[in-house]
Amino acid sequence: MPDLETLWQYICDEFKNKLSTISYNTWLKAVKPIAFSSQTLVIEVPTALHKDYWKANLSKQVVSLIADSIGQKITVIAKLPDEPDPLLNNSNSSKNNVHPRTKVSDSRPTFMRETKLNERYTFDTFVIGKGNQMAHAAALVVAEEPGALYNPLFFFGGVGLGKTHLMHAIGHQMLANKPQAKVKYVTSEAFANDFINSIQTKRQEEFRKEYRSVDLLLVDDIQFFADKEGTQEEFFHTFNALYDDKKQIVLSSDRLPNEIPKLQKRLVSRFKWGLSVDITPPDLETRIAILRNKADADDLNIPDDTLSYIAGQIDSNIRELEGALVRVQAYSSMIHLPISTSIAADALKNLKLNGKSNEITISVIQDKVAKYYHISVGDLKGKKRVKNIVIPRQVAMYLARELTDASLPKIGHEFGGKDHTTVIHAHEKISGALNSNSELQREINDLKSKLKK
Ligand SMILES: Nc1ncnc2c1ncn2[C@@H]1O[C@H](COP(=O)(O)OP(=O)(O)OP(=O)(O)O)[C@@H](O)[C@H]1O
Repeated sequence: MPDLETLWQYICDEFKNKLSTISYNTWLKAVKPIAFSSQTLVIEVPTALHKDYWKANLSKQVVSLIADSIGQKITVIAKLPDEPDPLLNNSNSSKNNVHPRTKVSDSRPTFMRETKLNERYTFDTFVIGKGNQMAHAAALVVAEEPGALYNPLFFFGGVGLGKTHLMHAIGHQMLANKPQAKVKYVTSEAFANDFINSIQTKRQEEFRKEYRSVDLLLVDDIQFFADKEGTQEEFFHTFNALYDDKKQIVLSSDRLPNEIPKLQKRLVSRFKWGLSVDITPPDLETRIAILRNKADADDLNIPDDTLSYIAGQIDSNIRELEGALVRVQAYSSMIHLPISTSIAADALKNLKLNGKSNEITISVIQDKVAKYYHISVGDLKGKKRVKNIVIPRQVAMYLARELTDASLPKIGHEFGGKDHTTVIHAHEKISGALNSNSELQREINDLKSKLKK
């Protein structure tokens, strides 16, 4: 009887030959083998969609693989991370985490047809994190098996979180698998314009032929169908024709179909036939990974702590996150200094000040920080080098840089005439420590919220 590790390695080796790299990375690498007893293999999968996919497809294949090789019929159970291990009380089970989750990294974008797919938006450049893992897996399923499992696939979620990127990635992947496939990507507005033009130019037949002969139709931002009665009517027929033909349809919106105002009920119900999957904002780790990828792609040399700093500033929109990196890069080349946390802080200062209270001044910060750490403002401005004063002083300088638009010399001046390099040092010290020191994170957050009240 093989042990868990040997068994899993064997399964992985077999699937490596059977699946494309990207599918292998998504369905096998993202899985942790948990336990193996005489009859049961338990694996942990990251999302409900992985669980479904294993149940519907991969479990059977593993069962027959094992039956062929060791002549034993086993059951495969896929569980989610928060579900209990069904074999937990079974003393025969062996536990091991063989494969850590890794991101998909090896799909090849294909050449561009007249489909207007953005070359940069591939599975290869898409960073997988908690908020988009299920959407990514669903995207891969429809790219590999269009029209079969999730039709339509409906992505919803906030602005700039990767819906368009995933739609293009599906198109690229489908063309990589099947270069003759007809892939069409449009925004809902482009669909509406094409439709209206076709009426004006009396070329409706052509319009219908164009839209109803595709293998994959990707329609972005369908919330803009609201209010467009005629377009909705036409789209309804396009949808039906493609669906009946088992062609894949992928839609995106900033909200669920039933929350889109003035969307016809029959469209809402059709959009719910397949799978709706949301994308939520990325956590800090994912944001750092996205920035790291982008910096590497652009050949930028940026220290890790600077990337974490930038990722810490923008937490809900990846387009803005990328914009922040561009801004930092532009600023550093403008002043001819290499990118550092301090340069990033300067470059992003105005950005961060947007929407923040103007009443936060250096003296208000000093007052709050002194009270918070039970020391005097005089100590903050003074020269004492004891730890219980040095750290609050650095925290206060850090907050002064973060929350006010005062220049470095001005901050130095307000802290008892210190040099601007002392302020830079304090800022770098605190932003570096914030990455690993959760106590300090809590204190800074507390202070920030007190200051913004
Ligand atoms: N997981 C990710 N990995 C790498 N880049 C990402 C990821 N998610 C989003 N991006 C990038 O962020 C930018 C915005 O993404 P995208 O345009 O796909 O967002 P969206 O959800 O379609 O937004 P909107 O609602 O405004 O249409 C793009 O440049 C995209 O490449």
